[in-house]
Amino acid sequence: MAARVDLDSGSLAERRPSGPRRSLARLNRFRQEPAVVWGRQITKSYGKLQVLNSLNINVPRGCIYGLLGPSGCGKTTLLRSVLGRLQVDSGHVVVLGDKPGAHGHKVPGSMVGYMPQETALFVDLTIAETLQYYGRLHKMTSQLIQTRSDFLVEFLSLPDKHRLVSQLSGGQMRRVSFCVALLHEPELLILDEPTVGVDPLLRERIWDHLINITSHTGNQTTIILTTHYIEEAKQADKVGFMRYGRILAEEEPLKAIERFNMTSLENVFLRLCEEDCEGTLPEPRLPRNEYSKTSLNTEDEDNVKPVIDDDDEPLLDVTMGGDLEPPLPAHRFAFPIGLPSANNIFAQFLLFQFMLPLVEIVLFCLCIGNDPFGLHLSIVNEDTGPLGAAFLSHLDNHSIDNYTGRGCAEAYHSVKQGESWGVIHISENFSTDLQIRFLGGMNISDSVINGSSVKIQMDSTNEQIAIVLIKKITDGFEAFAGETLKAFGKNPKLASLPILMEKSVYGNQDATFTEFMAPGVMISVTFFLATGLTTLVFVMDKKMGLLDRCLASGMVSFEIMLAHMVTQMLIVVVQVAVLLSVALLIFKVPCLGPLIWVILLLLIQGFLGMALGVLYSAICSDENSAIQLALGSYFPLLLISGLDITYYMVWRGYLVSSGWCVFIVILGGVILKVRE
Ligand SMILES: Nc1ncnc2c1ncn2[C@@H]1O[C@H](COP(=O)(O)OP(=O)(O)OP(=O)(O)O)[C@@H](O)[C@H]1O
Repeated sequence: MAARVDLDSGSLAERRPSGPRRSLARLNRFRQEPAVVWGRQITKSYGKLQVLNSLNINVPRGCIYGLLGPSGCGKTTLLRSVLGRLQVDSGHVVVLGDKPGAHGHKVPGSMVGYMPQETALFVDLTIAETLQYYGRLHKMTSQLIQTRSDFLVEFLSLPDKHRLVSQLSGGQMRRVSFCVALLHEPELLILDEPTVGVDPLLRERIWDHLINITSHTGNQTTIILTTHYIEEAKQADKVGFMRYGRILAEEEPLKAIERFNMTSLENVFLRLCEEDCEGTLPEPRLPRNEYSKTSLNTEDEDNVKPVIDDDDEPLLDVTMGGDLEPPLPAHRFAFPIGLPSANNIFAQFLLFQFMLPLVEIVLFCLCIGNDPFGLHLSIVNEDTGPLGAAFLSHLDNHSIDNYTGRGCAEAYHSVKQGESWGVIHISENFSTDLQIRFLGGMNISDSVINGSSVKIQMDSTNEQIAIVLIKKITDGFEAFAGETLKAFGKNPKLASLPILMEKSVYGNQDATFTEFMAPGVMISVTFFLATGLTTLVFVMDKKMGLLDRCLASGMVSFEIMLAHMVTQMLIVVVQVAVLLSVALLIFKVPCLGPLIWVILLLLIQGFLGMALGVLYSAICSDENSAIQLALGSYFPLLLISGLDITYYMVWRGYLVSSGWCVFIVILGGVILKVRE
């Protein structure tokens, strides 16, 4: 009994005599227990890098299994294979009597609790919301979630559960992550470095708790954990020493220390590594209750059965495809945004998602959408008569600042210097020559034509501004010429060009720049915001381990994708409502046709952007590549958008957009599934 005490006297064991410490009976018990995790000849490579190399593992029920090994030896890869999150290249993995990740599987699902190495938390949720979200995912009742949350928050010395995760320290976040894994009291707990960043006292309590939950005889928990604090693994029931993708030895820690006559597990590990290098390390002993060796070589994994040793009791209750209970339904649906607190609604939703399109449309209408005004023109009026000044008084004061009296060379220089957009030169005989031009007979000389012409030299580097200015000047001249002709007793309409612009079939000849640009801007804002936000949300989920955790909880990638899409669709609907309200009601952008088509078009474009975001995030593993992809595809998309090679009727645009939307979502889903 109490084998630990003599090992590290004065250590944890002595200080907790009544605690659930190891006893010989407990240690022996594991030899009788069926395997919860059983793996044989597991190999796994990433490209040319072989990470798991004919690895064998055996984790009995109710055991705490410490997986020890240097960084990069493949511990996380092994845990992810056990979870069914990675497909092994060869070998067999059986978890809770089932092949992980197989159709109708138990694992991943609610029978496992997974704490990944990354924090893997939604930082904009509070601790309580986080636990509620995962509790709902595991179909726990609100009451149970509440009770378990209260216990775990107190037990792990977490701060007020209404604190945002983003406001927690790194160690506190890891403890919340630990809470999430423990919350639903799973049969199998897989903890990737649960005690990192935890102070020694709390670490001790965590170990006590782990030992406690593995000691219950009823719903007994089995735990696999990795730790960098190698000595704390003495408290495990069994440790697996891992190196270069292989388990060198699996043994009870105290026995290992005894066998090698060492003082610490670290020294045992060093000795094992030396023996491994020298090639003197015997193959790890496999338990007698081994799976059929012949079936290990078979391709048909469903035929793998435990072999029961002669007169022994059957030790493994693992039978694949046989008399297992039907697996728990893997389908559950929860929104990644959980139940946001008031803080979050303001921070994330209102401010970012909804305010952004609002700010963009307002800025566009105020700054870009208006006709340009306050543009400088250098005016050189040398006219000795009154008509030059009369013409200048007809120029739009909002658009043109007079820049008079400096001579043509200086005016030209001012345009060169970028101080004004052009020169208007009126020569000294302008009034006389214009009078002759308007009132004279048939023979008007070239010098009169020249003298009565206003000369303009523009800076045409900005075509849009040049067009606006020329239009203002010609409009001004027509108005001035009409009045002058009238004063001379002529028909003022003679001032107009002999071209009559009838009412436009579509659109409005006098449309402002805002009216022209607003539809395109609204579509772009809806489309690209949806693309950007969906891409980032999804990629960050992946990067932060949230996707992994949700998948380990039994959600399938399609459900996660659907949850994100539903959330994003709601956001798109609100964004469209905000955009249209601002543009139509505040800035009076006209909507000449039925409003429903405008709404529909914007919604489809938003959904299409969202679908593209799903596709990008399925392809990319980190936010940098996602942003590069989104930016890189901006212009190609802009150029091919609306391209319909068969027929160009407008309604087809709706169908083409909807078709793309469905296609891209399916493609994104398939890629996500393949890359899982
Ligand atoms: N997705 C991946 N693609 C390519 N290589 C990978 C991938 N994931 C892990 N690796 C590599 O596989 C090896 C084992 O990684 P793994 O994360 O399993 O190690 P580990 O033992 O858990 O390390 P640590 O203790 O530092 O967490 C490492 O060399 C790592 O670079």
